[in-house]
Order: sequence, then structure tokens, then C-alpha cells
Amino acid sequence: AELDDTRAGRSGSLASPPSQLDVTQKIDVNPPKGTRDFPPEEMRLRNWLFQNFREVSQLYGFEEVDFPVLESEALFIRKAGEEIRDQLYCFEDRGNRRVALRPELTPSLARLVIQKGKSVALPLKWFAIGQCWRYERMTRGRRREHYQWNMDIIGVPNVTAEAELISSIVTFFKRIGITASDVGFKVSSRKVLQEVLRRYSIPENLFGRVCVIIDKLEKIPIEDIKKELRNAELSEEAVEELLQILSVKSLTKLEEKLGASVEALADLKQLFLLAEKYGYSEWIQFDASIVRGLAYYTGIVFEGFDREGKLRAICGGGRYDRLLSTFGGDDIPACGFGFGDAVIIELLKERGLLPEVSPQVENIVCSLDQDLQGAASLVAARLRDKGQSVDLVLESKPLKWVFKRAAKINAQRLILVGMSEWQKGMVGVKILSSGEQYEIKVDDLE
Ligand SMILES: CC(=O)Nc1cnc2ccccc2c1
Repeated sequence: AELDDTRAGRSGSLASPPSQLDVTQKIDVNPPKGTRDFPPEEMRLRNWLFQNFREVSQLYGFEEVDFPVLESEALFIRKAGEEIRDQLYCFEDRGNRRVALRPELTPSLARLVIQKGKSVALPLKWFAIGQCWRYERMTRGRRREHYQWNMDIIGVPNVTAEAELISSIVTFFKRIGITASDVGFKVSSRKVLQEVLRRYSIPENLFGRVCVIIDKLEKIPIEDIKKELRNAELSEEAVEELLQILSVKSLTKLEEKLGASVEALADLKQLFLLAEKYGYSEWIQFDASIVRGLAYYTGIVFEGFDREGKLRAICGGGRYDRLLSTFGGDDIPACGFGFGDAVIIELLKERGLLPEVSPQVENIVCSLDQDLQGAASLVAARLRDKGQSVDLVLESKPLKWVFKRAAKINAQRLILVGMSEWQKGMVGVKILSSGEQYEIKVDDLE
């Protein structure tokens, strides 16, 4: 039978039958839409960022936890009209289970706390760094994944917990060179909103939904906000009063409006007092319009913003005292924040604060002679046994090539295995920064 001419053509003869690895069509080498690869340079920057996340978390005595990126869809099904719900990356798996790629980490953390139940002593201070997903119509060309750093305090009802969390983020900013003139935190409490809704006898179950609508202030026209609030059964008067209260920018004004008894005021006053003690008062400001877009927040909410107003929120968080009970757990108070890996890098770029993260290797080892490749492996092994990093040249290459590679990988030392030295049990060493050159016994290498 006439063989497939491309095969005959390619191999030039009637070669053995094509293996399954034959390239039938060129694959797309780019990652899926909205996702990123992390080649070495990008990966070094990401590792630098995550290292700072980890070191701050440990500085605050938090323990690292992790969860599957795939969760039951039910964990994220909330009926408050959140954007995160519209963009859920969900599907039915081969076992006909409804599952989703997590859009955030907090529900998984709540699930694990309930699973652990009485076996863990409260308070818990846990942190996680995990990839989160959303499925957006690519029309908006936005990313479909990002990494989030989360820190959560479970089991502490008072605002000392929120004060501690904000302190940890301030510490993180300072470590990477961001100051209070670059960014700030807008702080409010959803208890303000709760109080207004109570005064207009708006049913409790609408609370999350109203918050999600309010979070769209400055993102959609005010008329649309009012329309959505009316749809949520708020009276004209309630809508006006609500928007009035949300424009308040000082605690004293808020007190005038709401009266001193309101619990929200006590929380906020205490938070600002604690901020004074921590020494981060200049980083925070009260802003009643801050509600955050997640339905489960119940108390203090905060978000990190860039003072130039060019970027989206850098991070955000707050208290979510009801989440665990909505999952069937006990009524355990909780608060936490999420910090994405995208906006902060944009901010660092803007401020010229991106770190120099070049590759580092202590040694590059090469044999100068065909027969000394084994000797080079032995030298590499000796160095590695002593904890020295080695890039071993694996094929015989001209010295020019070796010098070029040494510069590219930022090697500190070049170790040359040459016949005459080797016969004396020696190798040549060249310190690449100074050019200093000497011979040394292999055993004396360290
Ligand atoms: C600025 C950015 O990349 N935001 C982003 C990117 N991907 C996400 C994925 C899930 C949830 C939130 C996300 C947010």
C-alpha cells in the first residue's frame, strides 16, 4: 500500500512504523489563556516575593498551611451576587461531582478549621500562599489565575486580631521598601452598614448582598448602585441615608451621625488606638465607603491602596465571624486578609523597587581534557559534599564558551581540571570577580 509520503519523505526511506510520539500537529507552546509560565527570571522574582510573605508570617508566629486548588463547588456557592461567584472556574468531574478551582483561600481555611474541630487549640494563626482561579470571558483580557498570600487569626473576637494583621502587612511593605507615602490602608467596619440597615429594618439576610452592591461604589455609576439597592428592597430614604453615611471620612463625624453607642465605633476607635501603639498610625485612615466585595465579612474591613490612585487594591481583608457557622461549624470568630501577587509587582515596578534577583552559583567546574570528564565529576561531587553549589560542564567545550557561561550564571569561581595539575592531585581555581588565579589540592577545596 502506498505509504504516507511525509513519513517516507521525512525518514528518507520506508523506516519503521511511526512511533506514537510522531508530531502530527504543532502544539501551542503558550500557556492557557489568562495564565502565566514562570521561566527562571520570573520565578526568581516570585520566590523573592513569596520568601518575604513567609518571613513576615513567621515573624508574627503564624504557621503555614495549604489546601487543594480543587474544591467542592459548594464551598463557594454564596447567594450575595459576588463577582467571584459569576467567575467561578467550576466543572463536573469524571465522577459527576461539581468541583471548582478555588477563587480564594478563606473558605478552604474555614473548612480545614472545622475538620480539625476540637483537636486544635484556639487561637489559630495560619498563613498560606496559593494559586487562585477565576473564569473570565477573555474579552476583558484579565488574568485567570494569581497567587494569594493569606494570613488568618481564628478564635479571637476582638480587634486586637485585625490590628495584628494590619501590622504584619505594614511590616511586609517596609521590608520590600514601600513606605506610608506610597500606600495606605482604608479601614471601616461593616457594623456601620449593619446599624443603618437595622434602623431601616432591612432584613439581616440582605446584609451580604447590600455589601456587595456598595463595594461597587466608584466602579459603576452611582445611579446603578441606587437601582441595585432599590432592587434589594431598600426604601428611597434608606438608600439616601446609606450613601450619606458611606461618604463619611472621619470617626468623629460618624459618631455625630450614628451616636456614640454603636459597636462599630468602639471597634474602630480601639483599632486606631492599637495602631498608635504598633506605630503604624500614618498608614491607616478611616473611610466609611470601604466594604470589600466578599459577602462573608461582618466587622472591620480594610484594604491596602496606592496613594497615587493608579492601581487596583493591593490587598484586603477583614473579620468574618459567621463563615464557619455557615459551613456547619461552631460560631468561631475569625479574621484574615488576602494579598495578590500581581498588583504589588506593578507597584514595585512603578516605584523602581524591583529587586535585582540574578542567578547565583558558587562554582563552575570543567575539564580541559577529553579524558578528565570523570575527574571533573569527582571534583564537583567533593564540592557539593561540602555544600558548595556547582554547575558542572557536561560536554567538552572551548574555554571561551565556559567563561561565557560562567558570566551568564554569575559563577563566583571557575575550577579547571587539567591533565598536568590533575597528575599532581591539583586543580586550577580562578576567582571570576578579581581574576585571581591559583592551584590547589582537590582535598583542600572548600
Ligand atoms: C490583578 C490580578 O491579576 N487579579 C486577579 C487575577 N486572577 C484572579 C483569579 C482568581 C481570583 C482573583 C483574581 C484576581
